[in-house]
Amino acid sequence: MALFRELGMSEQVLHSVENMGFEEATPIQEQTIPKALEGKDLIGQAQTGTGKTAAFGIPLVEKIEAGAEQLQGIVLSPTRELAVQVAEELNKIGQFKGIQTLPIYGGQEIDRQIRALKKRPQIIVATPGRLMDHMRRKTIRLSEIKIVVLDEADEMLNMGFVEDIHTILQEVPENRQTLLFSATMPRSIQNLAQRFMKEPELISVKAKEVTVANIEQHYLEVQEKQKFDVLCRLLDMQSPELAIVFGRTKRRVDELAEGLNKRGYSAEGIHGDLTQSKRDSVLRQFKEGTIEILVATDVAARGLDISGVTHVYNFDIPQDPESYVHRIGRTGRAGKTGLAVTFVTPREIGQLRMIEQLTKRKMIRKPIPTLVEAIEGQQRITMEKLMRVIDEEDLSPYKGLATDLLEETDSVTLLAAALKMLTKEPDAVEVHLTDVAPLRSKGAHRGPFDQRGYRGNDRGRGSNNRGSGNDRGGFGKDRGRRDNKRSGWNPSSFPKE
Ligand SMILES: Nc1ncnc2c1ncn2[C@@H]1O[C@H](COP(=O)(O)OP(=O)(O)OP(=O)(O)O)[C@@H](O)[C@H]1O
Ligand SMILES: [Mg+2]
Repeated sequence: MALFRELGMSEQVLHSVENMGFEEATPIQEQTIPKALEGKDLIGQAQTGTGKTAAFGIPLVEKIEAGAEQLQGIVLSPTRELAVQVAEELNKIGQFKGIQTLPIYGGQEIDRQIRALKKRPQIIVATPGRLMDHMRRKTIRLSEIKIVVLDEADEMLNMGFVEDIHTILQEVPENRQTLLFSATMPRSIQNLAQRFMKEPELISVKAKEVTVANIEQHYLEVQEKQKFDVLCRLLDMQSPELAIVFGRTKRRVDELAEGLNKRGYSAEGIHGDLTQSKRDSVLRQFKEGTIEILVATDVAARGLDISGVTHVYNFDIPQDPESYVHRIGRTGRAGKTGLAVTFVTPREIGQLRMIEQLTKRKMIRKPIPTLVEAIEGQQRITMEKLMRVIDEEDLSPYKGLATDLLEETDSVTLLAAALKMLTKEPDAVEVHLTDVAPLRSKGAHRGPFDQRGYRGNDRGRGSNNRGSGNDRGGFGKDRGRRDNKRSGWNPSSFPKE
């Protein structure tokens, strides 16, 4: 991998990158930064967790004129949490050049954002809905924008967002530079992108597979009714450090989180119906490790960079193959290893094979764990904890008590009782989950579905989508107040070059 110094960066940004602990550039950074610095439009594709944020963030910051008052760069992001995360990374990259980046997203009081905008950030990272709110209020003007980035670009250009992107880009000067990045970039999206880019160069980091090699990918064939008990046994056996469990709908997420807590796991759900403050606190608790399991809908699948996520469980198999790539990419980041386990009911095997076709990687079929294996898993955890206490803790206050007890009971019985007390035994507390609708067959065209048979992204329009609505956009996508006079719009009306 190349050193950042060889990529033509300024001393200030080199200083920032060094400060961030980055020694060498990742392949996507090495291949895109020099070209982006030359001003080229780029479509960058690289596996999850391989540094795409800095790949666009470094040239973006380099292009910004420090000290200039006007807004010069925008990054568009599909979810609120991703907007916040990317803004944090851009502020780190811009810190020694004095470039300020502000996240703009729904769910945060707009007056607070208007006040923050008065401090003249040079870059904003925005979810489209709230950005369009500001555009209507004239609290954000895009007339001086020099560079636009679409992060998770294939998501930003699919049915749910593409109109908004069109509306936003109409306000941005034609002579802008445009960069698109994602771990997945279907051909249809690349074609669509051509319409609003200037001879973009596609830079796809050559990898044997679309997914990250060091993420082990397992699947279990289970009946719907077995899923919850099997999940608990896996958690007991694999004892993840931090785990993300993906469910297909908001209601599923709520029920799973509740059921896991009933069984003694520390879990919280996150999806598009929660208030922003609830989402922030759940994510914070997960990052701090206060909760060990984050139960999420698909919208939390993309981009979130949380170190320490060792396991991803697809409790419900994702609707589309691209979503699978992004979900499991929440583990195995920045070169670490990870384990992804997908539950498949017999009727969903076809969907699994479609995913394997996209990822060019066979998932390994694993047997359903037995109760004994689950108990053994928990016993192993107890032993490890016990040995750690012996190595690390001061036991003197307990030695007298131990001696007294040993006069009454033999040591094996005593220790067995202690082990039983300490071991979380698989709890058979009854947990009932509402069935989710079976996967739609591919290409089902009913109403506002795109070619993948997928309902146009849910806007998180609150609880009317609680049950069946797939929640891809509610988590962060905020429509703001859409002017509903807009006629139906199709991507082909992007300005032709
Ligand atoms: N050159 C580098 N050296 C070391 N770590 C890096 C480097 N570049 C990025 N990272 C770290 O790697 C992790 C993943 O980076 P990032 O979130 O940008 O990945 P990504 O490609 O955008 O992933 P996704 O497709 O999931 O959005 C982050 O913690 C980031 O700080
Ligand atoms: Mg990313």
